[in-house]
Amino acid sequence: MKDFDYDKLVTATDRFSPSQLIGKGSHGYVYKALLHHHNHDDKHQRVVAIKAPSSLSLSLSSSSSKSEQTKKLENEINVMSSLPYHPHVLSFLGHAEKKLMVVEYMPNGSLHQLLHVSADPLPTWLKRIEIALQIASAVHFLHEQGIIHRDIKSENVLFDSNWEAKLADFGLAVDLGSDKTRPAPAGTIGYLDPCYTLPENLSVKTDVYSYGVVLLEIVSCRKAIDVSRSPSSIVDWAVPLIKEGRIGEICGGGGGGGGSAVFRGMNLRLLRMAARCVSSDVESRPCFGEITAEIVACLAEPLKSLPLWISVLRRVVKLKRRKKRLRETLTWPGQTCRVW
Ligand SMILES: Nc1ncnc2c1ncn2[C@@H]1O[C@H](COP(=O)(O)OP(=O)(O)OP(=O)(O)O)[C@@H](O)[C@H]1O
Repeated sequence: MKDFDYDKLVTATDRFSPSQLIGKGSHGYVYKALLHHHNHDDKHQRVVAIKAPSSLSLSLSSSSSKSEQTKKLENEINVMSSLPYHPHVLSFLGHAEKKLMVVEYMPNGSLHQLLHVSADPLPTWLKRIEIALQIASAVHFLHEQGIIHRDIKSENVLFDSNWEAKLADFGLAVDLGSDKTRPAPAGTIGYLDPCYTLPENLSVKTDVYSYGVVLLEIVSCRKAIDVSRSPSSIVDWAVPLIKEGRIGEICGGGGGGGGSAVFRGMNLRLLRMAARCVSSDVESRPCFGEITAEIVACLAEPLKSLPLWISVLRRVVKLKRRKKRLRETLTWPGQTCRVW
């Protein structure tokens, strides 16, 4: 981790120029910037993302009083700087005076954009399940470090240049080890665990609920809350369908091959697990160790039907050969014979 010079970062964002702005959240603005650094005789350049509290971006002063947004960013810096590297957690590069945060730049947008906004075709079904596994492994890692994210949602899953998913936005994260008092419940409507109504109710299972909503979103391509539909909540819509075994209605609409019979066994397992994640019985929700293991098992599920497909294919080839031989036996010069 690096301590950056405040003024250099402001200059790198072109003094928080709108032309450098790549995203606005509820508490921060994110800018794209090119950082130059010198290592002996070598000059390096790196494209990074710089997050600033929106109040700071507007005032351009490093000495403004601590707003709620600044506190949130400070919390994000404290949590991210304490984390070891993980391939599916956004990499923290440093900060300036705990008022500006430098992280790796993610050029391919968010999971929310990919599922609900982008005009590009959806990724294949298996790639979508791989994304679900990458997010689960990131949250599993956070929980092992004693961190609860509290804001898992598709907007907070970003893609790097290789389309690898990374979990971002640690503004609401709680470090169970160092934060002795539990903060007031917070999160995003649609993803927020309905059982998390009191500070002391916070647990790893709070993240499990939000993850369950993201999993349903990945599988169905439906938004967590969609007021144009009834029921508007993805949980209220999907859970009864899963209980009735009507999984084709959930997976079929999203494209990418999810409705295919080859994936039926896998989808059934995945959706049953998603239903457990969003269960109102907090104790029965799986933990992330179980979730990652189950997704790995689900990914192997289509291979189970491979021997069946191979034997069907062999039969078809045999039948075709037999038909050809029969045709040759029954055909003589100037005459054709139809076998079937
Ligand atoms: N490292 C990054 N690379 C590219 N874009 C990013 C990066 N970090 C954030 N963004 C973009 O900026 C937007 C706002 O970022 P972020 O979600 O971290 O802000 P926030 O204020 O914490 O949001 P929230 O309202 O969820 O609390 C994101 O939706 C994303 O599109």
